[in-house]
Amino acid sequence: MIFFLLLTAFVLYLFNEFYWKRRGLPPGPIPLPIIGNMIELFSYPPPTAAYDAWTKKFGKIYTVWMGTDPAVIITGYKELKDTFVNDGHSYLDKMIYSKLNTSLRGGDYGVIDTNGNTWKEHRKFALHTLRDFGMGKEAMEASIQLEVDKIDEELKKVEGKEVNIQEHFDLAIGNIINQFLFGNRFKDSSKFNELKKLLDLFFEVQGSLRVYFAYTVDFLPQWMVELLTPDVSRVRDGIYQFFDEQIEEHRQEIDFETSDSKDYVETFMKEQKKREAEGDFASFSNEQLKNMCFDMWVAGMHTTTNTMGFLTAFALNNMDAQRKMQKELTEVIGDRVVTMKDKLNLPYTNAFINEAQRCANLVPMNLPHAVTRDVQLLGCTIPKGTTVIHQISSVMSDPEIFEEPERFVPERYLDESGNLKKIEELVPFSIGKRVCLGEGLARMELFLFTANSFNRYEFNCGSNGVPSLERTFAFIAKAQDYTCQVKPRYSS
Ligand code: HEM
Repeated sequence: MIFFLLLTAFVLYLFNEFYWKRRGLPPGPIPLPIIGNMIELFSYPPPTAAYDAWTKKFGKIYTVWMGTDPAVIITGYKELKDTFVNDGHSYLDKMIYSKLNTSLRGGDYGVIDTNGNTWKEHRKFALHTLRDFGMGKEAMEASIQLEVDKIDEELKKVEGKEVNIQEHFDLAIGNIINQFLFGNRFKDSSKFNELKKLLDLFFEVQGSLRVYFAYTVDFLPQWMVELLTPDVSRVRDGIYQFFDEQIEEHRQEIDFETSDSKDYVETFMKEQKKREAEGDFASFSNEQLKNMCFDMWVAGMHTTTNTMGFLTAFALNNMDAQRKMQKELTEVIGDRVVTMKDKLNLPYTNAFINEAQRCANLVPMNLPHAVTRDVQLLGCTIPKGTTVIHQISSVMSDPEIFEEPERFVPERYLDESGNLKKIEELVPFSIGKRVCLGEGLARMELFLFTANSFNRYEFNCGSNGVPSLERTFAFIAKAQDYTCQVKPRYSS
């Protein structure tokens, strides 16, 4: 009798796992109990390979299971436009992993992992502040040009030796974010390296099965989640302590009488004071400020510097393309500094950057969203709150759009007359209402670093030969470590 009951329970369990819970959703790979399809998603090579195979099998929209929850994956450009753009409001929300927010952030704070008013108000505030500090304007350009010059100074010191160029971009891009948030550059690189290491760890564990398992399996209690993710607490303690120190210094020095602010933290504190005077103590809280600093660092640092690391690796793997870019730079610019005013006159350089962003394909999994209401997809009703992931990485490697997508071909973005042409499907900054908040700043950084570095230097392979283009496995892709030789192109 007991055997019969156990057998019936087991059969019912399997029936639920393999059929019942999947009914009414777009088809997809069969999930395992509890962990769903996460083994395929989190084993090497990074998930793009799993997504490509599933797209071939199930079409451009299908369901995978992240632990105990379904996620509808959308991989085609037309499908992404129909959903995330034309019905943007329904696809606006992020999937909030409350357990992660609790252990990392102390609650639902920041802009990346929030919805509703917190997200709306702070996205708008951050965008305004970025604009006030010159995103797309001269002030921000000056801050980037300063870093271009600092890289140049450092490269001159090591002339003739091999360099790890990614480390130079790391510090430069870290300085730009720090300047925007706290109004200063790093006095010495050791503090920066400490922070960078913590962020590296964060992305490494964010891309691991263990951490995803901890946050997505519903029935795990918070204490067990914390036990499974000690590295997340380490990141939190190290990075948030740095923010606390910077914020405290600002609190000591701030002059509330002046209307001008020198950085984001000061702008935030002035708004906080204004709100508190009106009786609103919640929306511009100290926790929110700390978490906004975290979001800017976490979203703005590795994305940009890893793109530069890949871009240089592509230039070393494609010397012809590097030389074409340098020919254009010599003809249009010569030995002077490249500024944003030159951007329109450098089609090949822009095309090179576009192709580097496409091939770097930096976020192999993008950030999971959730539908804000019941929506119809492939004749299925996807209930409000279900995870939806817009696979921009599949779009950028779609052979129907980008012929031979594995090849690095900047010419894709040039018309017959050599003018830059827009390819709508190039979407490294995502698509829809949550499109990257720092796109303007990132584009400016990529252009100024690329154009100036490749105009000033010829990049050649180091003693280990051509850099591998294999990605490291992390939430944000990174090129494998490599060194190269840099040779000045103009005599100074
Ligand atoms: C090459 C550089 C960059 C790339 C490829 C990139 C890419 C992305 C992507 C794919 C998203 C996800 C959008 C979505 O959920 O649909 C995103 C969001 C975001 N990015 Fe970037 N990003 C870059 C640089 C930056 C910079 C420099 C900053 C700020 C300093 C930044 C701040 C953000 C923020 C705050 C979000 C969340 C926006 C929201 O949820 O409303 N990013 N980015």
